[in-house]
Amino acid sequence: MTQETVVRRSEPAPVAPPDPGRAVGLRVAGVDKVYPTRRGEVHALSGIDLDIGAGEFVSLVGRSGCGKTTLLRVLSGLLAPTRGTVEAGGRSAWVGGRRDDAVFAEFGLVFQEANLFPWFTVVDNVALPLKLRGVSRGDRRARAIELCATVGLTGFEDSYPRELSGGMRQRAAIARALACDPSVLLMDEPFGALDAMTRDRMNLELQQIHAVSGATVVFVTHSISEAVFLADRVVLLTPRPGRIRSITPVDLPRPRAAEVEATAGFGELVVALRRELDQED
Ligand SMILES: Nc1ncnc2c1ncn2[C@@H]1O[C@H](COP(=O)(O)OP(=O)(O)OP(=O)(O)O)[C@@H](O)[C@H]1O
Repeated sequence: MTQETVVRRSEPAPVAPPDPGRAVGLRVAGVDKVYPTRRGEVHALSGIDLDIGAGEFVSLVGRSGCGKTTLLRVLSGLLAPTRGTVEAGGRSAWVGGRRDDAVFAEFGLVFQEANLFPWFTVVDNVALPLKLRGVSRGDRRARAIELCATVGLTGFEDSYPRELSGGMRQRAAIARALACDPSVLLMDEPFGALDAMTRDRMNLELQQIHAVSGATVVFVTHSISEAVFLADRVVLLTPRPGRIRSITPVDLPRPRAAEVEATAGFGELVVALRRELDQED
């Protein structure tokens, strides 16, 4: 059995001011993605235009198959758009299907599966991106230990992934994504496989990590309430082809405690977004 390490709390602790110099904004213009398949073309994204501010937290929601993962993969440099451009901090990231690797090297990625190396300890997993960049052993261990503390894994630095719970493994994956001080953090359903209580706790912690790191975050989720809780804006995609249906600002004050979900303002946003989704039926 493993145990969660982070103290339960309903009030987020105060956070250090973010480093505004590091984050960059993203500009997506006219992005289409067409997958050629044996049964014809699948228009996964069509005419996506989206500006995301430096340090902003944007949630992507929508029905299964509406193109959330496709858009995130385009933003992370893993998938070339069929048409359109992506800029990060004013630099071209994707133009005409060509990518600038240097731009994407500054991004951190977190997926639904933690994808840790089972034969490495937590600290070695977290430090791996630093090792790949040639950071000295001592420096990368010190930084990885610091990041373990940021994500609530102090005391588990020398554990192996199999000795951690699902939530702890995701924390390690987030710490690894933060290792290179990313300007942009792209997260594809990072808490989708976790139980509801752990997920709530991870949402509180992610809010704090976002505030401390100052990174721009794009977060894919199936959960409307998770999207609203975390985001500055919620982008709702609609399928066949994947288009932006609406962009909803979330003006709830930060830091947000778990209790915000019981407020009228939160409830109204969730209901309005659910209604929009239902209209697609
Ligand atoms: N590699 C691929 N080849 C062909 N079609 C694909 C491929 N990947 C995704 N698609 C199609 O593109 C569309 C968008 O898929 P995508 O995975 O981006 O949606 P999603 O909103 O992330 O879905 P989910 O919420 O179920 O994860 C779907 O119709 C899907 O079938």
